[in-house]
Amino acid sequence: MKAAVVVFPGSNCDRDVAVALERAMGRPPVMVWHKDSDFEDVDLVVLPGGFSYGDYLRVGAISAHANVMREVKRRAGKGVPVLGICNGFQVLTESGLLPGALMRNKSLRFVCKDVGLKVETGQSLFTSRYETGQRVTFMAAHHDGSYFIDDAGRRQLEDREQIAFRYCDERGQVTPEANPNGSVANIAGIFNSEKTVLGMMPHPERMADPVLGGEDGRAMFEGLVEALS
Ligand SMILES: NC(=O)CC[C@H](N)C(=O)O
Repeated sequence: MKAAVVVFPGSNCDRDVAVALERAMGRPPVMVWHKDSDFEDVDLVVLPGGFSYGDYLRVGAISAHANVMREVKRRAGKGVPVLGICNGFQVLTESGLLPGALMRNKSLRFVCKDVGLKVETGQSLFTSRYETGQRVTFMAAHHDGSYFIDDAGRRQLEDREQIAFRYCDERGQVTPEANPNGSVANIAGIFNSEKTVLGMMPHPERMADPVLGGEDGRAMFEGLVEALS
């Protein structure tokens, strides 16, 4: 399996996700600069976390117009899997590859902590190593993580099983108290309708080694390698 990690000016999780991918794939991913309008054929494109273009204007809005995104959109249209983590999720919504928007956290503060997530479906390229309903711990680190979509859009996501993860408490219950940022219906991550694009606010790559405080994120990368090799 081959993967590409897109690097924007201000990305800061590109190396972390490259390490997690290399460990799972047995080879390093290709690092692609935001100015590149083309890159080699890969089986997976990752948009990493960070503060692309300094989060000026609106998070993800400038990155959505970077050269490289034209090519990412073209490949996503052909069915190449795309994973957007945190800032990458913001770029995916700003690019129109995923519905809804990420708004300022309800607290108006940067949130940086471990969060419980309920896996809403294990039936996808990205979540095949998890059980539906399983509780996992990933890490959240964002100031614009409040996922918004209108009621009709939310219903559509639910009906088409496009919700990947919801914030939950220690017992796996999806409660308002477990929602760290005010996201609609505790939504932490969503798929496109084909489930080939996943955007999520919490960071699986920051829970991919015991030294980082947990390993729940590793299964996502290992599942992708299994599905795409
Ligand atoms: N870790 C991240 O990717 C953060 C994304 C973005 N800079 C925010 O704070 O919302």
